[in-house]
Amino acid sequence: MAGDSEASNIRVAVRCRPFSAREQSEGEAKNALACTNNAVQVLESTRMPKSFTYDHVFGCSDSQEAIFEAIGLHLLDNAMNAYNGCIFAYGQTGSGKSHSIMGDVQNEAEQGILPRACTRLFSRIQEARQEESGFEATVLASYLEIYNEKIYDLLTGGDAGELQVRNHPDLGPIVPHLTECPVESFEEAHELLDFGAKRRAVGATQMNATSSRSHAVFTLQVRMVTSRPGGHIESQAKVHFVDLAGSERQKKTGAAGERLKEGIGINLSLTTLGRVISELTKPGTRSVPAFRESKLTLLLKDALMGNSRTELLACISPSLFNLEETVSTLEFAARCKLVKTSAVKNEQSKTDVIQRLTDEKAVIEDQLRQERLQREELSRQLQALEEKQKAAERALEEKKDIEEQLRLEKQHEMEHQLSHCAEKEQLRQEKEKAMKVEASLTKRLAELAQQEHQQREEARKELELRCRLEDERKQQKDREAELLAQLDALKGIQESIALDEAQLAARREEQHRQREAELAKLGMHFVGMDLDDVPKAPKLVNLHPDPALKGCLVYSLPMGETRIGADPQRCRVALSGLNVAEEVCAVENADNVALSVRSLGEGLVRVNGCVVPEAGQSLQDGDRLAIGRAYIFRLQVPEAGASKDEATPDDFEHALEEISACAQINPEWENGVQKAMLLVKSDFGDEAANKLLRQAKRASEACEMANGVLQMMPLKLTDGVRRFELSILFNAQGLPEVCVVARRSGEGNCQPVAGIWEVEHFWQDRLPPLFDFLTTFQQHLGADADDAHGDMEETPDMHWESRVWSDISISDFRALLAEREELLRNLKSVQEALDTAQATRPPRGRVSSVLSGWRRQSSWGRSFSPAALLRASTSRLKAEGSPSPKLPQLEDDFQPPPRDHNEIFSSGEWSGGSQKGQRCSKQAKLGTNAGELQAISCIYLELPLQNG
Ligand SMILES: Nc1ncnc2c1ncn2[C@@H]1O[C@H](COP(=O)(O)OP(=O)(O)OP(=O)(O)O)[C@@H](O)[C@H]1O
Repeated sequence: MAGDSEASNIRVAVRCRPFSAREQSEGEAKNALACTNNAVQVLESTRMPKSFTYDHVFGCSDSQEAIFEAIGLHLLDNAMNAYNGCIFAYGQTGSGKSHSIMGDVQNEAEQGILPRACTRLFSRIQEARQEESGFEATVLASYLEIYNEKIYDLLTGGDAGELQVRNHPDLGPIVPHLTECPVESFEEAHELLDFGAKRRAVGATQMNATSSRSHAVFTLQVRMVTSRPGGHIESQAKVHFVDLAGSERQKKTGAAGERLKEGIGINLSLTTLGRVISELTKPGTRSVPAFRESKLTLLLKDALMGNSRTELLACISPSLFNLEETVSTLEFAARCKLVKTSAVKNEQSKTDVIQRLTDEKAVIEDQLRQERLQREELSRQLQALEEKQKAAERALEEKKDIEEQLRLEKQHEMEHQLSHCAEKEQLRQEKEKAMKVEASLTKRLAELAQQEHQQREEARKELELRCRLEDERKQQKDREAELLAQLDALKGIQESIALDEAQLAARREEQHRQREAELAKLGMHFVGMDLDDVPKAPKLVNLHPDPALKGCLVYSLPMGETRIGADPQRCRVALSGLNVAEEVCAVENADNVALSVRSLGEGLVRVNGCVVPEAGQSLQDGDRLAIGRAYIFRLQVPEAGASKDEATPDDFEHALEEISACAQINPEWENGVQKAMLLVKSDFGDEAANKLLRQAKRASEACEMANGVLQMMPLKLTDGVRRFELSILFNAQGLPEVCVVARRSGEGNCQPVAGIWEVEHFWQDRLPPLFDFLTTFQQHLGADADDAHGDMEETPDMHWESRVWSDISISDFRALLAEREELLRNLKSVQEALDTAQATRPPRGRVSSVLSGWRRQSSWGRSFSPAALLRASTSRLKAEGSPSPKLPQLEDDFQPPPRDHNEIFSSGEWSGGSQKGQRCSKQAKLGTNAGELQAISCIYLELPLQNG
């Protein structure tokens, strides 16, 4: 049985990375910290220096080996002693989390904690086997990713869909159906890490994401048997290696609250982790319900407050530039130090655990039987109610029939009386008969009326009962589903625990085959190649902004033609993502040195940033080949002789810059941008005009991407948005801002605006959710190809997603609101100044010349603020004590009658209402995210950009 629990604090280490080459070249290498072996001091000029102490502090010169020796080894010792462990790396993007956890697996000196732990684990097991007779150990590995609050298995092929976490009272959190791979050596573990990295890279590239937005958890399960006199001891331990998402987003989310409000759960896990840690540090905290609020905290529950010895590695940057994030990481780490977990030695025999699980299953099966009985009983009661209701309906119909009959009888009688040819006797008889019928009907009617009163009362009660029963049935269904899920999870663990050696070996082989098949499906294989030729063959190696995902995808190009595209039947290299057509291009390999690429007519293919010409072009070692809008590869030609330098960390940025430099603005907007540039050039000079051009290229690219997403979505899921367009707005100072505008469908100029974003805001905060949404949609499509569209609408947690398409979020509008308020305040003070001075001489000329000067200037948007001008004029007037009787038309300029923003946008006034080059002021009512309308004054003009 499990031993006694032993409370210990989370051990916290801090690692400060060296300055990056970019920081050094861009003058950001200003040190903000001083590290000793267990303290970090923040050298800050503006605030008091802060000092934090931890269990370990590593500086930028500490090696991967040193980190492993200090914290990784500890985990390993614990695991071999049957204690669960967890190490999680926390810190802002680029602070060195993946470097510390994973490092460079291929390069022994640069391997991180995880590969080192794997190597040591297998050598320890080997040693124990040799030293202790009867010692046996089995290791199982699993690898998952939490992205957008969804758990994905990284060791399985295809679209396996998301997984759930369940919490078992004894066994802790478990993830049913997560692939557990038996591993026997570091090489096998390496293969899994590599496969997982490929899956992450493919997923992240497809949805234009980076791993800094997801959490990766690699888990090693060690099952050991040790011989002791009088029997043997079975023990187990689980060790999690957690590479968390970049923590700076947590703060951003927390501050703006925008993403959370929208329900985009990218960092819900991190915010919840922060809350859970804070709760756990409060004295006397016993339960922390917040655990249940995110997948990450649910998964790491044991690591944070249960059966585990846990280490936190807080990664920080030395740069003054990142100081704010660094201090927040140091504070988080300091809080973690106060958290206690209670590790238990996991010594349970396999038979005991299996027996306990069997017992639990029996209990659940029994509960399920009860539930089913209850379900039947509830169905019976509901059916009885239905029948009762039908009877009441029948009675009501009968009553109606009788009333109708009575009415007809009366009508008939009157007709008879009126009839000229009626005979008296016959009439009397018929009347008598009719009276009898009438009497009986009236009696029945009275009965029914009496019943009706009772029935109404009963109907009310029945309705209540029905609601209650239906409620109960729903709860019962949920309970049943929960019990079934529990049963399923228990069966899964039991099966896994019960695996014997032969089964483990068979599983290992089968899983290996599946992974190979998955890689082959993606084109990462050597089929059709002589194995001796493999090292000589040119390769396409992926570039990625995330160092952890860069170089994971390697496609060999055998001699002859290699087609690249989305169709796995026709293309050797099968990619899926935006603007990747069925067949994008063909790479011709003549002799492993001379290579060329030609477009196959569909999709987008670029070499070193430029679109491949129709005739095709030759390729050189080191060239960057961009396929669609997501994939960028670097060509490696091993036989090329003097090979160019290996990829550098900034390769991806460089490739992006090339693409931007060669990018063309969509011809549709080109003329408009040219006009805007001329205007900007004359008003603000060349630099501003060039900046505008760069932004316009970015916006054009963003629009193409967003429109690519739109094309793949049914209109009913895009909140009516049909198109994203490039647009240039001028702010109150006449400065241009390149924006992306989302438009709903409409005729000609009347295409209502659904959203406006500054181009960078669109790139950073809007495109990623659009891709997330597309991924979710495609997953639904995969799950239910027949009715995916209908399905999406029905899924409740999809509702928020319609918001990603449209909101008016350009931040300058808020600034404008503030500016307008200031302006109005100034106007008021001008007015007051004028009123005060009214008693004396009215200096009409001066005031109106100031104001009309301002009007003239502001209408041309010169680079001064109207507010500043008004302030100046106010103080001058005050100083002079010069009054003016009124401010003619000035306020009118700013306050035309408020109108609905859609009307303004769709009337064409917004986009085309003013003459070329003129900047006008308008007041619009703009919908905010929450749907409320705010009146704000925009001195914005959107230039008509569309040609013609
Ligand atoms: N201690 C270190 N020594 C040398 N290089 C480092 C160190 N820490 C980080 N780096 C380098 O800095 C870059 C960013 O590091 P890394 O990818 O590990 O950051 P991260 O925190 O995992 O970022 P993300 O949250 O985006 O995944 C990498 O190129 C990495 O090699």
